[in-house]
Amino acid sequence: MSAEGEYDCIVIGAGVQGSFTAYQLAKKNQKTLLLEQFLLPHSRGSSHGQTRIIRRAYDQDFYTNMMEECYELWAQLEREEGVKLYRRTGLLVMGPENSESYQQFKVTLQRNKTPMVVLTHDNFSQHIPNVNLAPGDEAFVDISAGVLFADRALRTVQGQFQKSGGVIRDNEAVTNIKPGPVVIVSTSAGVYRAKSLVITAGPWTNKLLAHTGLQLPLEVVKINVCYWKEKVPGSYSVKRRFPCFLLTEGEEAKEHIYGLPSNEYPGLVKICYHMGSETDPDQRDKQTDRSDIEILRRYVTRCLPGLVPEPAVVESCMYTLTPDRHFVLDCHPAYSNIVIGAGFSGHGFKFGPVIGKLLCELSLGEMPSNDLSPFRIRRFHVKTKSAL
Ligand SMILES: Cc1cc2nc3c(=O)[nH]c(=O)nc-3n(C[C@H](O)[C@H](O)[C@H](O)COP(=O)(O)OP(=O)(O)OC[C@H]3O[C@@H](n4cnc5c(N)ncnc54)[C@H](O)[C@@H]3O)c2cc1C
Ligand SMILES: O=C(O)[C@@H]1CCCC=N1
Repeated sequence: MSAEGEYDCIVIGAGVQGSFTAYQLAKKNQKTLLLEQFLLPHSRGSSHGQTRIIRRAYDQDFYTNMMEECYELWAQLEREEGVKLYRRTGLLVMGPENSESYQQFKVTLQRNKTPMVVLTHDNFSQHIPNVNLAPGDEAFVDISAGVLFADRALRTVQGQFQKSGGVIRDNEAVTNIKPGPVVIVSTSAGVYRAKSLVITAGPWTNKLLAHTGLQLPLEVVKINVCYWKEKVPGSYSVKRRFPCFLLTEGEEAKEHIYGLPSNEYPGLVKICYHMGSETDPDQRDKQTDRSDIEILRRYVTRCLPGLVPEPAVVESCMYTLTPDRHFVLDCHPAYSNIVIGAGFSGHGFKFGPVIGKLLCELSLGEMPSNDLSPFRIRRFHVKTKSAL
């Protein structure tokens, strides 16, 4: 017998953004269904893995400002569940002193009076051993930054959603969406109806939006998630207070290089390049480009002399990029009861609690409690065609 049901809201995609949105909706007593194509937990989207960076250091005020509430909401979730989701490590930000991008990070933090310590070439190695600061580079530390325990966070928020009365149906792919005052969602197992729909499908967003006559300018890229072995075990570890780090750009790299202290895999430091090669999310294992690993190998050799310059473990993940790297948080241009959260461009995890709150507000037709102008669809000038 096929599954059927009527809901106030259906959320498609149980990654970090869909899970937080569903949780917020259920807390507001909305009868909510969260649909996920894979059996949970899974590692085929963008939200898996043990760790993510949380930071206030950004080159735009609106992200730094949003982080105030994010830190509070992460702490609230920790208290509600009695679980540890965040560990403070600080974030070391490095970049050429004459680079606009690096200076933007620094002045944004200064302007927002965010706790930070500026390091000089003279005191750098005393504070940060085992890292070579390139000649001409500057550095500062965003003190409140740290590591989020990503898989644990996802489990926690999905559990809270269920405790609040929400329903998760995993291993159930959405196959069709029929827009209207009551949205009809068909899946591999049944048909559901709801007053509103939230699409948080990560790299699959455009595949789902095709059913609604809309395509967004999203590019999906595969990221090689590399772990590098410490020559002396523990020398870059969270226990020795080694920080997360971000190089805005460098000799080898046009995009950021970022890393997290060794923690989840003892003796291994996670370091990634903030760009990858285009992929179809259903074919990501066929994308075998390793040019990002080459860039990282050269960087590790030059700047992290305590690591073996060959990745010991390579996992994979995907980014869904917008042209300006800002998120999409908006209602569908043709159907106001379809809400879209997409294009998190490789930096959305830390914002999960606030994004969930904002997408919930949009789906209830409430005034969003943050300024959404940087995240609106109209900035792309997309065309829609009727899906009816
Ligand atoms: C290597 C890497 C490192 C990162 N580091 C950081 C970091 O340090 N800090 C940070 O803040 N962010 C970071 N990010 C970014 C962050 O992880 C993502 O922005 C975030 O996970 C995106 O979540 P999402 O819910 O939009 O997408 P996803 O996690 O991909 O969730 C979408 C879900 O929708 C489901 N779905 C899709 N289609 C269907 C369908 N038809 N039917 C049912 N379900 C469907 C998918 O299976 C998936 O589970 C990183 C990302 C990567 C890849
Ligand atoms: O969002 C983050 O903090 C990480 C590190 C910088 C680049 C993207 N993701």
